[in-house]
Amino acid sequence: MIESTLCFVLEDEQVLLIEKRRGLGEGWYNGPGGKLEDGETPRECAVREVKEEVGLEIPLGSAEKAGHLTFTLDGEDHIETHVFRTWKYHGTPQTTPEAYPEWVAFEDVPYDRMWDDDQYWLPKVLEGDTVEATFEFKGGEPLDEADLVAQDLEFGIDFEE
Ligand SMILES: COc1nc(N)nc2c1ncn2[C@H]1C[C@H](O)[C@@H](COP(=O)(O)OP(=O)(O)OP(=O)(O)O)O1
Repeated sequence: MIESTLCFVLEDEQVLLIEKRRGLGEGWYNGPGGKLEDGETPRECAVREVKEEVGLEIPLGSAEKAGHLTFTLDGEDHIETHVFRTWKYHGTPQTTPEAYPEWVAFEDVPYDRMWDDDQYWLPKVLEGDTVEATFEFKGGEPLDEADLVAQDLEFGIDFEE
């Protein structure tokens, strides 16, 4: 299964989203994130991806685990995503070849321009909750053209780290 991360940078009831410029989910809004590289921990990956995609430095210890999502495609495990959030960063968000960054008020998050699963868990993660969830997609690759057909979510998870 592919292992990946998302990292949501928060400030004053706003979240830093990206409009993805290439790859999986191109054209949609998401948090910065991507696939783990060899030898990397999920937290290290989250911090690296924020730097690569929007140019912000995140102190490693400040990235708090907020979720673990498993996505299945046509009945097979496909991708798992470790979700982090942080209130600490250095720098100013930059446009990069991968992403257009944008600060968005929590109440204005554009769920109609995001992955279908996000509406079920991201509002709670922005509020400070934690989540473990599985989302079932059907329709073959690529995943961003498949349909979300079922979900199973549990909130208030204690991620021991
Ligand atoms: C299926 O539902 C998903 N929902 C959300 N919110 N995010 C998802 C979903 N499926 C995948 N993702 C995220 C998880 C990762 O952050 C990215 C994967 O993006 P990509 O394949 O572009 O990963 P990179 O490592 O950045 O790509 P390169 O290897 O090309 O650099 O999508």
